[in-house]
Amino acid sequence: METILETILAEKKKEVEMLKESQVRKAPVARNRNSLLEKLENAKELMIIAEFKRASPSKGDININSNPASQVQMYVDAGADAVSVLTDTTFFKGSMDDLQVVRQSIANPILCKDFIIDPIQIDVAKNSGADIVLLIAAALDDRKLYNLYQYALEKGLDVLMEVHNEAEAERVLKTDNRLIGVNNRDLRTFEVNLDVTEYLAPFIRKEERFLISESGIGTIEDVERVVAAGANGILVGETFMKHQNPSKIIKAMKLPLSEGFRR
Ligand SMILES: O=P(O)(O)OC[C@@H](O)[C@@H](O)c1c[nH]c2ccccc12
Repeated sequence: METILETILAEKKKEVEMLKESQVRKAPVARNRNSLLEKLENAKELMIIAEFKRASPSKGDININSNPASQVQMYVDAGADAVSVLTDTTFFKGSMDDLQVVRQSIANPILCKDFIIDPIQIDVAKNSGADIVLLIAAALDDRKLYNLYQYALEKGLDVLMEVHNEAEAERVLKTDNRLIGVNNRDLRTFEVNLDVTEYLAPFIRKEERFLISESGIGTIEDVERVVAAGANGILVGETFMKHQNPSKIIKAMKLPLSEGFRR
């Protein structure tokens, strides 16, 4: 049976063909750097990347009519360091329009959260205001991962490389990219388990990369757990989209990092 990741990637191929026909303008090279990496280098506290996520294939509608401008303004006012915007439409009900609205609302680094398989999507992300793009190891072979990584760097973007298991971690650690996301959710089965961060953190931290623990983080206890494992940052969507008063919980999640885990 086809996994959800395979279904999504088949759809992305069609989208990319359409994008190529629509002649997207090439993204201009390097404008203002708005780098999460620079922030991470000096961070004494956990980095919080707060996600704008209307819906997902695993959870259905999460907060379908949320206003992107006010939602992300609230994230930033509460102390979020960066914002992630789910731009996939078919499965997550987001859009590049959402990303553009978010860009107009805040100055913080913005991650374009999508399933990137072709450079043209990086052009679109950059033109829409992204500072960081996601590259998912499970969706790309080594050559594609490397080529897309180089392309994003040439465009002046940071890259978050996402892994879910040891084999994927080994693959991304062969590149010199410093920003590694550990997805606690298996994109093939939707199973979420914070053990994944605990298991993969030593490999990533040993190589002196920054670790962002992604998905399934709901409580302060969860945050304490991934911080103890060695996370430099967290990426949280559903919890912040659903919460009555996300400001309070965002503030509470901004834990100090112990000396040994900073870099
Ligand atoms: O809503 P959550 O469980 O806090 O998860 C956020 C984020 O990690 C998740 O949206 C995500 C992580 N990697 C992805 C790749 C594609 C789509 C979505 C994702």
